[in-house]
Amino acid sequence: MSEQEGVQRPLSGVYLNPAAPRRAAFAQACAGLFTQLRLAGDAGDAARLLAGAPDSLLVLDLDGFEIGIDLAALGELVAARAGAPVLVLCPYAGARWLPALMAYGPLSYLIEPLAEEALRRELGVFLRALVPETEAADPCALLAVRAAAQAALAEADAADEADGGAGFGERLCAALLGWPGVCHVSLFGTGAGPRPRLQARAAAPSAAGIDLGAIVDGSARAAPLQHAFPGLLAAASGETVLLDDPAKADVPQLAAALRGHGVRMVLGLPLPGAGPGAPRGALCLMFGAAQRFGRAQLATLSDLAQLAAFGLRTAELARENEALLGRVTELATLDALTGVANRRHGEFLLEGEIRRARRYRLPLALIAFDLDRFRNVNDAYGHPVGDIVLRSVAATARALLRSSDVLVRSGGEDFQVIAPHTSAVDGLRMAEKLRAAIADAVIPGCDHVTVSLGVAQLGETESADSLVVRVNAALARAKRAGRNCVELAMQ
Ligand SMILES: Nc1nc2c(ncn2[C@@H]2O[C@H](COP(=O)(O)OP(=O)(O)OP(=O)(O)O)[C@@H](O)[C@H]2O)c(=O)[nH]1
Repeated sequence: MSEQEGVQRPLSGVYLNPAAPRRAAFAQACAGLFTQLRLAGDAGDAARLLAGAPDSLLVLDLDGFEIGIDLAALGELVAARAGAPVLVLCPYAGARWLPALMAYGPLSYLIEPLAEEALRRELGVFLRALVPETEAADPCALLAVRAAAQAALAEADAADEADGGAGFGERLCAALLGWPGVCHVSLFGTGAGPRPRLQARAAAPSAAGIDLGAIVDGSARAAPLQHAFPGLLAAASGETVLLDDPAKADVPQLAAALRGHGVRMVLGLPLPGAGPGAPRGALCLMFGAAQRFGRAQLATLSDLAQLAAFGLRTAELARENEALLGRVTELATLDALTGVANRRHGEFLLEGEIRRARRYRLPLALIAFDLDRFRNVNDAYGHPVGDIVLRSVAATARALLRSSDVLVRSGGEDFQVIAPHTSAVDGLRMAEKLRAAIADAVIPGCDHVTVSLGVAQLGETESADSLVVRVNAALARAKRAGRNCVELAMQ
């Protein structure tokens, strides 16, 4: 039979692992697959053995290398192979070593743990095919994913969540759904709290029913699977986690939940933290079929994780900026005591309403009112009660006004109402309603108070200053007329 018919060609092998019992176990399980199998305990041993048999398959088993792994020494071994076959056995929580080793030369890999039987089977399949791992994924598809992810990043600082649009996380997840074979994408971030939270997700129809809440949210009791879920493991440890078979997580419930939705492989990619030892979350990609990544794919995935971290931070900054800007605007435009527009902002708004009234040929009324004998209130009850009175009067007036009207505190106990689309007659009605409501209002700790009011309608060519002078003159007449009444301004 020929090789094309699937018969393994005779091949010697060099197996490298630091633990003697593990070397012995490998030899017992797989020696029969090789014409000759030699065992090495470190990179130097392996290099010597390979020098004598350069065509051998190098099996680099990374299990047990966790502490103090010398990637450079292992990488030199890979580089020295000059294209001869290399198979890396990689623990699923050590997948970040793969791109590092791939930088030295081509290699294939299997994700651990593999039971003896499965290891023999997978190794047999590998030896029959024996081609170095190719850059399997379609480069156009990867480019498209990158471009979509970059477009999501470009809009990360847009304040779109407020107006109902998808946020950066949703856009990024949707972009990554374009990665070949991906059926579900989720993004976890630590945000303000210590534990990573699900920030966004996107799913193909086949995986839309995956209940991530049941897997990852809530208390450990409510979600017993969270310690095994690659997305959360990656976020918590800062390590790439690649489960090429859900069963390898050794949590039957998780494996069943994923398999039930057609998930065969899960990749957890940590997002680089803002500082050392500060993971900020993870991207979690679920695949409908197990697949091998080449150097280009792993490099692209790592770029995408960087981009996700950057985008999350940008979106966070945009939200913080917006909140700060809102606060600054509030401080600059609102009166601290009553919460209505302050005098300066009132002047600005009046100018705007005058321009608008002119452009659309609509009437505009200005009402000015002032508390009657407020000095007596302060004297009788004290300033703090006086403040309560001012707040109460503002609240009573605001409750009566339309949303298009603007209430302004124009001085200590002086207020104005800018009333667009309102004639002198309507303004008089409004003023009378204000007067009656304020006179009737019950104010805790104080007697009833009254206000005097002036009303003016904007003249055809009149300026804001002139309108204010006229309305104040009307208010002064109301005071002279005995207070608690309304006067219309002269033209
Ligand atoms: N409690 C309090 N009082 C204020 C505030 N701003 C101004 N006032 C008081 O408002 C009073 C205004 O007094 P006046 O201008 O004599 O007017 P009035 O006593 O209301 O008399 P008429 O307006 O003529 O009816 C003064 O006692 C000010 O101290 C404030 O923010 N809080």
